[in-house]
Amino acid sequence: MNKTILEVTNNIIKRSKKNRKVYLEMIEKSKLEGMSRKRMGCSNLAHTIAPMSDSEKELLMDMEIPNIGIVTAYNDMLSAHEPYKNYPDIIKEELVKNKATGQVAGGVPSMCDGITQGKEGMELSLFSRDNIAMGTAIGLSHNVFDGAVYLGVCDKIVPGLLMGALSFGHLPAVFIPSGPMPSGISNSDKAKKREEFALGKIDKGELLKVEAQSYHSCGTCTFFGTANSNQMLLEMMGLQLPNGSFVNTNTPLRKELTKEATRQVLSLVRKDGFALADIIDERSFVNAIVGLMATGGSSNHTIHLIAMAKIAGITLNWDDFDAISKVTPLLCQMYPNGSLDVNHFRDAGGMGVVISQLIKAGLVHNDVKTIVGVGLDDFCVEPKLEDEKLIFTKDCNVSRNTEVVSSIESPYSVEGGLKLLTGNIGRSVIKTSALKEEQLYIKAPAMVFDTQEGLKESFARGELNKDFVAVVKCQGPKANGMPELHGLLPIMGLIQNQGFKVAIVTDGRMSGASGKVPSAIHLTNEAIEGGMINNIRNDDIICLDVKNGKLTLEESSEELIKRVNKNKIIKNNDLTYGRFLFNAVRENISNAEDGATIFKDYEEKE
Ligand SMILES: O=C(O)C(=O)C[C@H](O)[C@H](O)COP(=O)(O)O
Repeated sequence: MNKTILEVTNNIIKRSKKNRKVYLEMIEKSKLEGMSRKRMGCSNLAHTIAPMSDSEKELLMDMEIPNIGIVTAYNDMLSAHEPYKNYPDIIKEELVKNKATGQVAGGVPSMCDGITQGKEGMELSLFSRDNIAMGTAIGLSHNVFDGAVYLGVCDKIVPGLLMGALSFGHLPAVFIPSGPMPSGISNSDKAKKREEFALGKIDKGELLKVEAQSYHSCGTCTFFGTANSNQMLLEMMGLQLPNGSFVNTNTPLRKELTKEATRQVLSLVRKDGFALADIIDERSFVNAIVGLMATGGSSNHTIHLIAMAKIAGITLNWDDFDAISKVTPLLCQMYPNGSLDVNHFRDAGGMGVVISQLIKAGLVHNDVKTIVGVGLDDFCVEPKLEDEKLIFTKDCNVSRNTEVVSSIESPYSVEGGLKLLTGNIGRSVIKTSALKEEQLYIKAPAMVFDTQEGLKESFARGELNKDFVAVVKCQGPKANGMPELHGLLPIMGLIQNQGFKVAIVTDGRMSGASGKVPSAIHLTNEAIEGGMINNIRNDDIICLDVKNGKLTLEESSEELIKRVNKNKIIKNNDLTYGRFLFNAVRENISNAEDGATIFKDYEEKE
């Protein structure tokens, strides 16, 4: 086992001791109380079964029959979630076939960041994660379930579902994906057309046609953004069926996997198998971070993993991510890190190859519990249909296409996909997996903007044809919910392609689809908390030195002290489109390195 990985794991265990104890005691208490249905009054039980068919009623009146809760993030405006429409029926039918029952415990909201990108709605996006966690707990709080399945794919949804599920960690839990859409126009061609649009070379009608060839049907978007990074993480944590995440939506294999996932949760319930809290521990989070680094996954997970771990009483920080990244080679090249997508990744062997390579290098804990047993070896397989029967073929260890997934011996980079930056502006994170060597160092004057629109307007005025560092401030969780600033990428990409050296520094986020322009993101403290980013002025020199993990404002300390609290703090006072309802969230949310969450630690940190 790699020494650094062990050391990071031990640090996390030590740091989390007090919180972890409180969490595990809470779970143990629920476990000891046993099946909640048995403790219910007749009226409570009658309410539970009232909407069921007669045959289901008969089954559920038998207290030994498991009842599985389904928490669904279905809606039909997210391409990744539309396929969930029929899942509850498929799951319930499979349960009844196996002498058990199922009920939709609750629906949770699911936002599409592709729809809200650059718009007001994006200011609710990050907040929706904690809301989903609470919604999940509310659904499960009816307390009539012996296990649960979770239906969600996209960015904030899986983290929120897992956070809610962890609060019911005494129950066995299985996550069920819906799978990606088939590949349409390539993601790189789409990016090129966007740049042509930004230059006025094509009109909106033409761009829309291209976009609609990229986002063309049901299923998860094909790039390796936050949604597909979620899928990867769930496999690394052993919560989803082995190597099944990227099987296309609405295919016979997908349907069989859904049925198998249903049988799996049932088997965990019946055999008194692992509950969620037995599976998830410090090692599973370390494995998840290793997976994130090895695949070059979404920067959003430097926030979400911290928030998810917090619910399990586990305290992570960006030093853990950075230390893991330094020893984890980059094994994947999916868009935005390469030109191919998750469909190509799956065809090359997908997660089976990644996990097997990581096991070989001693980079993951292989003694972890999962929904299918003990050890990640079980995940080095491939699901297939043979005579309409689901099988998992063994030995999915070597890539069938080294343009998209490689090996430990010849990685795309010796280090992982994300890095911590420190310096006199604060702590921030940068995604490095999509950057070229010459983009790893930039020293240039700052151009400061309080809004994304400010930068776009400056571009339209022709002011940005030069080397510069775009400082986009007042975009942190407390200011406006920390929107993804992905909409700046076509402009910044264009300037970069013209040969200028550019970078972004922000207290906001980027999308999982971002990465081609060096971006120091999640900067803490954020501007409205009085962070140093608020004191940067136009033409200050900023040095971004990725290799050495440094982000520095080249001004003397005396000058910086003089500036403290001199700049006015810009707060977004436009609270239309539902944003008013989230005032309390903005007031109580923690900083990015603490998970940007309203949930507090169980105990004070040691
Ligand atoms: O992965 C994330 O974090 C996302 O937010 C996904 C969004 O759908 C992208 O921002 C869309 O990006 P494009 O491919 O540029 O259209």
